[in-house]
Amino acid sequence: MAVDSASVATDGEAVPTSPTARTLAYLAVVPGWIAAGVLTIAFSLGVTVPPRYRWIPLAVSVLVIGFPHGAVDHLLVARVRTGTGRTRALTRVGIGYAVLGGGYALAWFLVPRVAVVAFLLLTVVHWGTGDLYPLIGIVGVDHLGSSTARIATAAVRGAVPILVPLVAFPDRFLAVVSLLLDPFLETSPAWLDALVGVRARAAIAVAVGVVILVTLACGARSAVAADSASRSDTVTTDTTTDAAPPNGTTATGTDAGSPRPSDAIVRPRTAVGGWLLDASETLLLCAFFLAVPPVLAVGTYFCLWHSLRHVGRLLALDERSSADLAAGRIGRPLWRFARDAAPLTAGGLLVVVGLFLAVPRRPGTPVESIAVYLVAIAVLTLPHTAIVAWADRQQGFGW
Ligand SMILES: CC1=C(/C=C/C(C)=C/C=C/C(C)=C/C=O)C(C)(C)CCC1
Ligand SMILES: [Fe+2]
Repeated sequence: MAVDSASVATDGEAVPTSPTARTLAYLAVVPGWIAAGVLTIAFSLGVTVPPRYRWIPLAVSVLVIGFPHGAVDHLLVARVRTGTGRTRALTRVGIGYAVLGGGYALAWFLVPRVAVVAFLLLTVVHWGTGDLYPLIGIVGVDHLGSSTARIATAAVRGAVPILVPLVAFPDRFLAVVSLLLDPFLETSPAWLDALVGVRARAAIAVAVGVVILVTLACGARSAVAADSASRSDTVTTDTTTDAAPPNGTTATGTDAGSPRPSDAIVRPRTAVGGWLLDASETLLLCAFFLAVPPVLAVGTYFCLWHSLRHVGRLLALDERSSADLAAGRIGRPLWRFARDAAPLTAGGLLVVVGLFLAVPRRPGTPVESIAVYLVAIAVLTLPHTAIVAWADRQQGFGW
């Protein structure tokens, strides 16, 4: 597989080798497909889950995969920039968390309405860009070479988990946003009702639909162009087509004229195959968030889609784990992750407890407590997003 220098971490490859990618796909990508697929089918067939049980995935995420996936940001930094020692990385990451997280925490107390909207936007950005690495690095798609394609795909992947629930389940969306504001405000703001009104929802539905269609159509065009360039066995220098990587920074790519081996479910043989995988995931996510009640859907997505994919990325960057993965072993890498994430997961829990004690209106029920936990996630997600964005740029998965 060709990986040019701009896409390679300081030491080692940004894109995992084929055997590693195959195990990574089973570990980090397939569970999300299964969870989303099974829940979509179950709820489409009329299965119901009592409202309070829908919070289970979010509650579980405190200790399993979800919350811990951000607790290893210092290792991400140290592994992406191999010259940086763990202690130095920890200090830098600690300062970033204190400044950005501290500032944003203050915003929740001072301007909670602004903070909650910022959280939704931040989630769109973070979850959206979070899907670029797995698509390019693990699945190995070829149609996301240009920054326009990456921005559009990130926008689609980020918008679906937040805006589809808003369109499909406005009352529940409203209830959760109010729950997030409850610890800080007496009454929820009136504009929230306007946001979930029929007109706003119709406009959002149309906008999301159009962006998805245009993004997928442009991706298809790039994929077809990449495949025909590959078939014609000539190196294309035509910068007017999206198939040509921008500034030579694509992190993936089928070398013109050298068809690469396919690896079962990953590294599709053709660019069109990669696009099909991307499009199928996008449609699966749309169906999932349309069919499954939002609290259950968002919690499941957070653990088994977003966070698991990020854990996979971290494992691929670790030499020992990557060797284990290449040999088809997943137990030891996962155990290493659990051990690495434990100390700062505990540290993050102190933030949750601190918020609990500091909010003006103390939560009284388990669900209200989970809402405070979500605010803590918001606070920690701002520095986490900044660090992951930095890693994306370093590794060549940025926009
Ligand atoms: C729970 C929930 C919502 C919001 C969840 C958010 C915004 C979660 C963000 C988590 C992050 C950013 C985790 C870190 O990666 C909605 C969509 C308002 C409505 C439905 C239920
Ligand atoms: Fe994340």
